[in-house]
Amino acid sequence: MMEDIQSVLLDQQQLENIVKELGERITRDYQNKDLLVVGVLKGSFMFIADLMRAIKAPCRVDFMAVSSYNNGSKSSGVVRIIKDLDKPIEGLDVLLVEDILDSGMTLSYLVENLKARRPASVRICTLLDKPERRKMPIQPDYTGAQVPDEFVVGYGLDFAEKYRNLPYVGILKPSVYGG
Ligand SMILES: O=P(O)(O)OC[C@H]1O[C@H](OP(=O)(O)OP(=O)(O)O)[C@H](O)[C@@H]1O
Ligand code: HPA
Ligand SMILES: [Mg+2]
Repeated sequence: MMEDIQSVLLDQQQLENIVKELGERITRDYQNKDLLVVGVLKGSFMFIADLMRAIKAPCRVDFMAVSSYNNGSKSSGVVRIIKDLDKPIEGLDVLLVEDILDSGMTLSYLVENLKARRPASVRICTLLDKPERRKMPIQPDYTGAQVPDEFVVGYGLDFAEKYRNLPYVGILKPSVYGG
């Protein structure tokens, strides 16, 4: 697997530091709130597992799974909910947790969808932000790191469902995805 990685962007120690710092900020900001951490599957699974342990405020967790329609071409902006939240979120302080904010299609849809359910607040925490590729006007409230316009994998992020188990974030060699 290592031979498909061009370079390591964030190693295990850097990821640990990022998660710790985000956890501290979230802990401070959500004192006396009713925090519901919502993970967007599948990419966020490893990040959210570590982030939850770094949040020292009372909180709950739930998950959503979504899929963008890809008719051969790129994401059309139409997002389908594959797995919805288990419970209503009215009055809760929702923190959406993503592995990466890229075009912004997925998160703009999710934020609008969740806001319609009347939560007390909705914020975004993303491990990675790739601002160069943004198509929708959306900004994360908490960002682990900004990444260049390259395809990144590992620590939950996949290419064709592979590489999610890498313990670091790396840039995938363009030859692997035919770039
Ligand atoms: O900002 P965007 O351009 O919408 O891209 C970001 C989204 O795309 C990826 O999910 P993907 O659809 O690959 O599903 P996965 O999490 O199961 O890998 C990633 O995990 C984000 O959810
Ligand atoms: O760079 C990326 N890597 C993996 N999944 C993604 N989804 C959007 N951008 C990316
Ligand atoms: Mg993916």
